[in-house]
Amino acid sequence: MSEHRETLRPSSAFGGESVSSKTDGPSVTPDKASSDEADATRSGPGKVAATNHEHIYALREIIKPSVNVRRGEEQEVNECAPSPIHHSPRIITSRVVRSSCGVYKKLEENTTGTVLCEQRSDDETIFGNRLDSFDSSESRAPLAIAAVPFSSVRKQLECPEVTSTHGCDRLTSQSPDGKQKNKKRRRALRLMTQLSNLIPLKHLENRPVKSRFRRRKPSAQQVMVITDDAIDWSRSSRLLDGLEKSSKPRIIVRESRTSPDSFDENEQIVVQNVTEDPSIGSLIYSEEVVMNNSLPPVNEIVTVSRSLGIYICESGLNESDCNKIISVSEICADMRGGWSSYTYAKQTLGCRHNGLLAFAAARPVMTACSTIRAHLPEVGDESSDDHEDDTAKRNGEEGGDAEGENVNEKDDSAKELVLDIREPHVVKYDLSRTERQKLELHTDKSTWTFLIALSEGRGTDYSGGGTFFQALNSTVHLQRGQMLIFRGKLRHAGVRISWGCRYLLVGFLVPAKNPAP
Ligand SMILES: O=C(O)CCC(=O)C(=O)O
Ligand SMILES: [Fe+2]
Repeated sequence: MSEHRETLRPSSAFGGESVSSKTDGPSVTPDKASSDEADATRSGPGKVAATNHEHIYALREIIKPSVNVRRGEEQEVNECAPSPIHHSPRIITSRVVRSSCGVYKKLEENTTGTVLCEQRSDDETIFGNRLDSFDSSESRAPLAIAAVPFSSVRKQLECPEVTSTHGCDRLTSQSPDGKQKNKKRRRALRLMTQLSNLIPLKHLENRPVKSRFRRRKPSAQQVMVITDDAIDWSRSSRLLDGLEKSSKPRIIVRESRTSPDSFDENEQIVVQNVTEDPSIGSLIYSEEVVMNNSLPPVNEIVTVSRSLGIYICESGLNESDCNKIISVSEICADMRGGWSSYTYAKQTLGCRHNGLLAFAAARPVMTACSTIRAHLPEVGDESSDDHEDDTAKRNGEEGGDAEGENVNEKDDSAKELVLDIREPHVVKYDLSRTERQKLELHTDKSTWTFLIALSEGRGTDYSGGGTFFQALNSTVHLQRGQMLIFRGKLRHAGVRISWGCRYLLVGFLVPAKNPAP
């Protein structure tokens, strides 16, 4: 992930850590406000004064505040019903933020969806009992590489003629020219035939796992194409071109004892002989696929700060999904001989260079892209109204930082936002080295950044952590599966973890280089 250094570079003020020699597009600000707010007893110029520092916890379940609850507001908190993600992927809110001084304040009234914000100054003191019971080996589900519904493949196979059936008409609808349509159709059918030679049709049928494996020749390698509904393959002619031109179909081959389309978390999966087409990740996350992405956006978005452009929503991932992505990341890291690091040791794994991870992360990433493309330009346009929260106002006036100004400016190309060519990637914080426990204050070279929490935090799988925003003077803590979306210009940091491992799925959205006509 060396390319990421251009996007995320430390400043020389980040004492002791080496700095990338690249000069284009420095995106990390020089004034270091500490990302160590967990151990922030210090204060002074450029540093975070712990006492003024707020924590915003986006919690799905209501945790009854234990101290300093004002009358009336306690009522409001307790009235909210818990809603674990497994049942209903909603964020619950009392629309109350408790600052570190124990003072509650209302979130913006215009919030859509719900979020409960609570301050916890020391995670372990509240959730410490969970620390003992945590076992990282248990928490990690065995590998399941994405869902393999084969739906788009199946649609094509079942629909040899171009009809209005979903999935078939789309293939050709983009081309006004009849010949072109036929050419594309033939190409698609050839591709599908090619694929069907590789994917025994029995995989497409809904048969119990056992009978399927009984049919398998002993020691025969199971060949499968791992795909996901997140990608509307049929709408991307470039994808089909790429597939057809390839001397071998772009497939991921793996040996597995599991069903391709159902995942039993208790089943141990041996991953061997994984061969990847290195360009698969780039195809999956190409501009074209992102722009034609058919996955619906998330419509309930919680506003943390309208003025700055900080939002939280669900990504649609549940605990098991998150664990799968973590597992795939670790497997990819093992295969590559470790996590790649930024110069300053941010541990990352690029989805584009790891085909398995590319597939595993496709759905949440495409959801994030749809959500940002569908909603945030609009939300951003509204943000010049007077709904600014006090903290934002205060910081905007005092700081005058580049990211504080112009954060609301209208971005005409917003509808054409796509993933940066190096994106998405997974970030891992662990305790192995001091510099791997945090990410210094920086800006991202993106219009919008999304971070999807793959870990739970609050002492469950890690303690500390969170995303600190300088202009908000707050650290935002997500629960597993939640997504934080913010403007890349905002100066932010990954706060030091004090225990465990913290994983994030991250993507930078930038204006498309080849906007759709
Ligand atoms: O750890 C975090 O919350 C921030 C991560 C981040 O800023 C990044 O990966 O660019
Ligand atoms: Fe960042």
